[in-house]
Amino acid sequence: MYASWGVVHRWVDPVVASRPYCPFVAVIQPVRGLNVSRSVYHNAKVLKSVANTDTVVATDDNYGHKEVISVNPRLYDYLLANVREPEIMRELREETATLRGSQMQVSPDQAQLLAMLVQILGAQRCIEVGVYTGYSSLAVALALPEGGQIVACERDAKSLEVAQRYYERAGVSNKVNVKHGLAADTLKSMIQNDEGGSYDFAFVDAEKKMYQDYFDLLLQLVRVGGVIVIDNVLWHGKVADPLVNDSKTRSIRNFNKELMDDDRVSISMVPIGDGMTICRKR
Ligand SMILES: C[S@@+](CC[C@H](N)C(=O)[O-])C[C@H]1O[C@@H](n2cnc3c(N)ncnc32)[C@H](O)[C@@H]1O
Repeated sequence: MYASWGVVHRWVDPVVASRPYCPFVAVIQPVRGLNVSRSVYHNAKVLKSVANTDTVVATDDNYGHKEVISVNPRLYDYLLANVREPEIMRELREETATLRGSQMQVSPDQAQLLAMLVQILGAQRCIEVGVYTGYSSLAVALALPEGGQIVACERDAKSLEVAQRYYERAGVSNKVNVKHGLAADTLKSMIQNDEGGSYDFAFVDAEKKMYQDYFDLLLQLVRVGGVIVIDNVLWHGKVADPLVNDSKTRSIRNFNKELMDDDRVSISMVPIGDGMTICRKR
């Protein structure tokens, strides 16, 4: 009860950033109602005395004197040690770590959040845009009830081979409808196929410059009350750096700005992994 909602900051550590399961450092905040000891979270002064000083990044007026912390390697290890990653997902993550592009995979804590959202929603019909070797879609498929389904959109056939092998091994291939091709084309054909408003949950993790297009298409496919989660919304922290203006960063920055003003959805930007925004269709 002593922790407050905290303003959060992103902090990148080269050691952690080089880890296969942690392409980017997550950030956590103390949560109201969380059962944490007063001695640790009561105030920054105490916190500094028991934790690494680099965990506290701000406590000043700018942040309403909230306890603002970032995740350092020790804390992130602790967080990961508290993730319930199924064995089959650990194996997929470890195999993927040997492949090109493995840093694209969501982290175990992100995958667990996706699975949790699917369960909270009682989702039956899901979509993923950007499958790669299947780590996040496997998390969703494992969380789906019997009869549930995820449409998995991916343009790279080689990545899909790995994903399909793991769907088989996990016994969920009956729940995964793989769509090989450009995701926007797949989503458009689903809309033409009268599937609008029939999906509960979608996860977007593909071409960054296409985020607005994916979002607009998915908003047609998801029902009112359904959820769309967008990955990489903090884009390695670059979105907040005015000196960074490459095209991908500008795209994500613009997308975030549009989303802020989009009254078709309620939103929550969560500093987990590389940043995820959870959108609920109104
Ligand atoms: C960040 S990775 C996805 C990671 C995956 N969600 C996971 O956790 O393992 C992005 C994937 O999107 C795919 N992709 C990029 N543009 C695409 C497009 N236009 N249509 C379909 N797939 C696309 C890439 O081939 C890549 O495998």
